[in-house]
Amino acid sequence: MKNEVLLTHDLAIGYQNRRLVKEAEKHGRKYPGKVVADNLSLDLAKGELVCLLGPNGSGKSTLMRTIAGVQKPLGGHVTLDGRSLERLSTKETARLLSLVLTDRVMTGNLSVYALVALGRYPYTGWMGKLSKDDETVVREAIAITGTRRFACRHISDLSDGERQKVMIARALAQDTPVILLDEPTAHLDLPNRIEVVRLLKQLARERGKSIVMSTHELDLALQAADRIWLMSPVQAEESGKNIEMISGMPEELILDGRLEKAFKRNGFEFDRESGSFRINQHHEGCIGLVGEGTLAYWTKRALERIGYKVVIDASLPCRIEVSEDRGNRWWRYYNGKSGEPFEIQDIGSVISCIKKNKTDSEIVA
Ligand SMILES: Nc1ncnc2c1ncn2[C@@H]1O[C@H](COP(=O)(O)OP(=O)(O)OP(=O)(O)O)[C@@H](O)[C@H]1O
Repeated sequence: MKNEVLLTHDLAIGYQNRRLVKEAEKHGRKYPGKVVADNLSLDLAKGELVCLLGPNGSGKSTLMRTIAGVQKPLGGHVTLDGRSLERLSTKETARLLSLVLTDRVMTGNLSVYALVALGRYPYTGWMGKLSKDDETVVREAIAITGTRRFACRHISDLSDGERQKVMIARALAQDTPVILLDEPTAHLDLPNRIEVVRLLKQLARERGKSIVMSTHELDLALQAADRIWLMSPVQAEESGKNIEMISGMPEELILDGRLEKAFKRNGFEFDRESGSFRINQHHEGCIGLVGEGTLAYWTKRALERIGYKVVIDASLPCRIEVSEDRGNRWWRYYNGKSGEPFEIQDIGSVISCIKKNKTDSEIVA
């Protein structure tokens, strides 16, 4: 039995339209309006970091808002710490769950400190006066998120990355067991994306926070998440619904092909070895590769980039053998015509040689 802090029971999410009640009844539909996803039975354990993935428009934000109670579910319900969300007051919900949105925050002229301090609102009186303990929590949230050096500045004077960390600090000041973040890495450069994800992982591990973050950063999600919630489009004729929710460990979803299926499109393919999508442009034919390690990996990447399908096969007449010894690198290129290989010592020349061989063959033909 896991220590679940959040559960959804047969949750249906979407956008109700009262004017469509009659039409829904006529067509035997359960809900009037747009159903984004239904039958969602999800769980989130204490100290777990879940990444919510799915293509554009699959319903990630709708799910986040519904779980946070900002948007009403079409059906089913959410329980937080064993209590039904619909029975909780706004203040009670705010003590259990915080929501971090990516949208630019309308903070007027607030300083970073004042904004983070707003996170304490579920605990303060109607005047919003902070106690000594509240101030300690605010300072701690600022320290953990590395935002102390700009704590006195105004929010409007911060970069997107800095502002994002301040919003996480505010959620920490709110001191809730569950934190939901809708695309917290959007607009950030790679070091900041990594820093935010590392911080979230640390909060889950060291402070037992249960975190759900939606993201389009497949690579980061696969590295960081304990579990993935995947909103995967399905053919309507398969089941009559558009989105299927799949939950599993990142490696499970890669190995059984479900991650690949969720994002499947013509023109690119999923590489299960690296866990990333590749542009599919195998218009130059097939080439063999023999060798291992980093050199073989980046040789493969270079060959794919110029349009070859690369197969690990030493018997192909057209192939490349790579080897590396104490910093010296060699490529042996067999062009499939002359038996003798070309000995090459840098990857740029390998690519030029392959392209020249291709052009020469076309001229002869
Ligand atoms: N107010 C609304 N009324 C009706 N439909 C809406 C409304 N807002 C969003 N939708 C629709 O709900 C579906 C899910 O949208 P949502 O924004 O939750 O997707 P998402 O996965 O977060 O997308 P993205 O990755 O692009 O941010 C989409 O088809 C969208 O067009």
